[in-house]
Parts: sequence; C-alpha cells; structure tokens
Amino acid sequence: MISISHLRKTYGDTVAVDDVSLEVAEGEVLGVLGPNGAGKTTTVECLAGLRVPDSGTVRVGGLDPLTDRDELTRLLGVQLQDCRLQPKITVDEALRLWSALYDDPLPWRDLIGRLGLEEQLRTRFRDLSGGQQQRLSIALALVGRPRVVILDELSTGLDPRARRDVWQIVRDLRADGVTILLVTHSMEEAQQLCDRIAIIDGGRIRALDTPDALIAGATAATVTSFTTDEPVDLESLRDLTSVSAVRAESDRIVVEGRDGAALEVLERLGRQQVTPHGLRVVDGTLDTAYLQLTDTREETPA
Ligand SMILES: Nc1ncnc2c1ncn2[C@@H]1O[C@H](COP(=O)(O)OP(=O)(O)OP(=O)(O)O)[C@@H](O)[C@H]1O
Repeated sequence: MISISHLRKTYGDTVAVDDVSLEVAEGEVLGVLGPNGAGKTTTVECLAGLRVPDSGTVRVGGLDPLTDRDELTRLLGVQLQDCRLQPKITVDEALRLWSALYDDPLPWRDLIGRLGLEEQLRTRFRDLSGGQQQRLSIALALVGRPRVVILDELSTGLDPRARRDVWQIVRDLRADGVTILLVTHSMEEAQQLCDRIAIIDGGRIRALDTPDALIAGATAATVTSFTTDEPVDLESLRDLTSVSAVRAESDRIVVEGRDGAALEVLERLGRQQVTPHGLRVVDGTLDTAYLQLTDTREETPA
C-alpha cells in the first residue's frame, strides 16, 4: 500500500534521507523510530507530496504523490508534526471545511467527541493548547475516511488520557483494515500499536522487523537477575558467549544476554556451587534494542 524505493532527499549539504526503501502492506501498522534528525519527517513529507525527492520513488496505493494529488487526497490522511492552520479559524469551521472536501466524510462530531474537543468547537486555532491543536490535526487527518494514514508523532504533547484515546483510535483504524505509518519517539507506543517497526538513523533503515524480533535480536534480549550469599565469579559469567553485560545493582547480580543466556548462566552458577535466590528472568525491552541499533555515532577524537 505504501512503497518507498531508494528514496534520497538533501537540503543543501544536509543529507536528510540517504537511501530508504520500505513497503507497508495493506492493513499494516508500521512504526518508524529514530533519533532527532534521522530523516523520518522528511520521508513522510515525501510520501504526502510535500517534498520532492532528489531520487528514488514513493507510491501510496500505486499513486505518485507529486502527480496524482487529487486521488491521493481521497486515499491518504496526514497528521504532521507541525500542524499550522489559519490562526483565526475555529475548530468547528476547520472540520466543516475539511469535511466539504470529501464525498463521504466521517460524522465529525463523533470524532471530536472521541478526541475530547467538544468544549473547544468555537475556539480559534491560535487559542487552543498544544495538545488540543494536535488532537484537531488528528481529527482533520481522519475526517475523509482515508485508507492510508500517516501520523507523525501522534501522541507527543498529549496528556495520558488523550494518549490512551488516540491509541484506541489507531487500534480501531487497524481493525478496519486501514494502513498506517506511525512516526514516534515512544517505544511503548511502537510496541503497543505496530505490527512492524523500522528504525531509521542517518537517513537509512538500520532494522525493520516485528517488535518481538527486534528485541530478540538485541544483545540484551533477556535480563537475568538474582541474589546470592555465596561469592560469584562474575568474570566467568562475562565469558559466556550469550552474555553481553554483567553488573551488580545493590544486592542483585544482573546479567544481560541473548535469548537463552539465562540457562547458561544457571548452569555456570551450578558449576560454581552458587545457589541463586529470587531468580528473575525478564524479556529485554524495545528501548535496549533501539539504543543498540542507533548507537552509530562516531566517537569524537580527544
Ligand atoms: N526544510 C529544511 N531545510 C534544511 N534542513 C532540513 C529541513 N528539514 C529537515 N532538515 C534537516 O534534515 C535532517 C532530517 O530532518 P527530519 O526532520 O526529516 O528528521 P526527523 O527524523 O523527523 O527528526 P525529529 O525526530 O527531530 O522530528 C535534519 O538534519 C534536519 O536538520
């Protein structure tokens, strides 16, 4: 449904997107994660036809965003990070105006109710809080019943209740078979909502997989921890090939490692005749996988 092939976009000397290729299947929710300046917004702006790529191709439902604008408007809903409307327009006017662009718009009063903006219908855009402006931009992106939706930092600036509400809206869109590209800095959001996650850094895709597979592939896929009364040879645990880090946190010994590291750790403790107490083995998190995959900054020489 979304197809990006060898996309490149520069601004003067800045390479914003170096070489990005990805496909999003119909009905899929694809998360895009990456550090500030990684090229995420530039990529989605190219998909929305707001930027002209230097090279490569982008298609949404087979349409070229630069030449098939009218058809694209009917297919694609876009919520951009920095939504700027005419400062004096009210919420009510903006929704009426947007609805008039579509043959079969959503009943926008329902949408506004779900986004908690009923009280602001007569409020001008410039007088809305940041989170309210954000909620309005989500409503405007969805009012045309798009089959493809781009959400750039969906929940940034939203309070916890509003964030929960927009997450439910994304789940409902997914249940309706809508294809979604979700740019986010929230690992929790990515893990909760996305079928697959692309990690972008330096204008390139560093990893593209399901959240579980990204976590399993990290060097800290599992975290094993325990206490013990006996002396432990920590070096012998560090020597295990499946183990990536060993540290003492107050009275607990914490061992990070690949999937399966816990068994090797227990076996090694057994050989040292060390009895672990309060044993915990937990899955690693997307945070660790993300930090590992985006840790590409070169050291500055002293
Ligand atoms: N209009 C512009 N003119 C010049 N440089 C730009 C412009 N827009 C973006 N850039 C640069 O391109 C690079 C990629 O920016 P982009 O906004 O795509 O990153 P991002 O991944 O969305 O970042 P963030 O997480 O901070 O939103 C950055 O180095 C940025 O400074």
